[in-house]
Amino acid sequence: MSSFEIRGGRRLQGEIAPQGAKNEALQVLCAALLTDQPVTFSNVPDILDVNMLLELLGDMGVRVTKDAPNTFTLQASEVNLEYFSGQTFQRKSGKLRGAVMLAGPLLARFGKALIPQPGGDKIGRRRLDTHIRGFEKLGAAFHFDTDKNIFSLECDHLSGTFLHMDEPSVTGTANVLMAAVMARGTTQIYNAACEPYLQQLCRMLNKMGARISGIGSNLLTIEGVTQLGGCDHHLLADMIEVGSFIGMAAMTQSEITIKNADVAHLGNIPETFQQLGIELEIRGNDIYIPTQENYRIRRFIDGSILTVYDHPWPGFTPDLLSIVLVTATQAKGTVLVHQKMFESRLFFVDKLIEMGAQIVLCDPHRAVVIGLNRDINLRGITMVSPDIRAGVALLIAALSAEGKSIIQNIEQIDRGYERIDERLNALGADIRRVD
Ligand SMILES: CC(=O)N[C@H]1[C@@H](OP(=O)(O)OP(=O)(O)OC[C@H]2O[C@@H](n3ccc(=O)[nH]c3=O)[C@H](O)[C@@H]2O)O[C@H](CO)[C@@H](O)[C@@H]1O
Ligand SMILES: C=C(OP(=O)(O)O)C(=O)O
Repeated sequence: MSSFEIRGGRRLQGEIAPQGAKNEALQVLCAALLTDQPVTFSNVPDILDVNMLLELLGDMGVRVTKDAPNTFTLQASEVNLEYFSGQTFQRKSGKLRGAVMLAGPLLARFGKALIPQPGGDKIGRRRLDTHIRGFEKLGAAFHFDTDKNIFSLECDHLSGTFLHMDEPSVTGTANVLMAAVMARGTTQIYNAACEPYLQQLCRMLNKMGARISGIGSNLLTIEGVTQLGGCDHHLLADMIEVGSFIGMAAMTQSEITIKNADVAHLGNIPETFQQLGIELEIRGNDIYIPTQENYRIRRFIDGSILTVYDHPWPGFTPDLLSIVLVTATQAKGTVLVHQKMFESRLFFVDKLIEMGAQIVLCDPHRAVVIGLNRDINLRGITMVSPDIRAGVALLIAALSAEGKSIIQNIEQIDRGYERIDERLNALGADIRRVD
């Protein structure tokens, strides 16, 4: 288990470019299974989750070629279906959430798929009903092996249908969509998730020959086609990294320019950080954050305490609430952070409290942060990273804190952030990776 050793209290300065989007990468790489033609991806983040997915695809017979840094060509002309019943597949796919999205394309192209218990962040219950019920409605039969915790799916062919998803699950929508693109007839997915990750997947599938309309809305209409071909696909900037850098700049009183942030696809992320009082300027496709001695949390129009909560897109993404929370610890004012989707994502606040932050954890979903307004600095401590985003929130806290902090289990951070230590050290941070 590796750790970061951080000496805090330094102001950072300079330019940083976000990596390609992790959650988009996990979807679009799986979509390469839908064709026997080559698909080339650029701006692929070099992170543990994506590398593990590439390894899995390679293991199952997909030809994976690294053309340049962050650029890969995948060709699934031969896929070894035997591989899925082996232990290796179960072990490796259990390490990341994204592997669940291998099922949709496999079902569409080969008529069978297995879904072992997926990995990913342990942030609460993460059921797969939306995926399985969607496949079922398209005509697949499923069996759940309760001992092994594996779903097996099979179909002769898939048929278009009207599908009202029980919730707008991000990976669930991607999975069912990828199954539906080659189904017979027309499928409609209502209550579909519409994150930029999904919009990108739809655009890519259309480039491959799919016929999807309603992109960006919660009603997708998919006219089934008999086959798909190759294409080139460029991934968007990782909006969660962009938000993380905004919070980090404010917490560390740094002047930072986030280059090529794909600002047209950030939804309400910039506005949400502005509600915490953070100044930022959109300059073309970049975001400039000036040094700010202090920032004041806004109130609602009626004077009541600001609440920041998660909501399916175009609402505020749950993946940035931990960053909002840590950023608020040094603001002036009070904010209620309400994590509606996941029930175990706020427990890391114990560590922030130990560092000196003023936070009341009301229940597993809600925390009130009373900003210190820099009257008191956070102090460095030793802590363990529980999940990707809490890990980065703790890293931001450590960068702003007085003294030395140690963050253990940084594999959690490496799952989603590319060489974060090197990139932040280039801005003046002092982060050492220790094994
Ligand atoms: C690999 C990947 O892409 N992971 C993302 C994906 O995970 P993932 O696709 O697994 O998450 P889902 O969208 O399925 O839902 C996440 C959780 O939120 C709950 N839920 C969802 C929708 C809703 O309207 N109400 C509700 O309560 C679900 O019951 C579930 O417990 O989407 C999550 C929600 O944006 C993000 O945190 C993850 O980073
Ligand atoms: C929860 C996340 O990831 P995953 O779904 O891959 O666990 C995340 O990216 O914040």
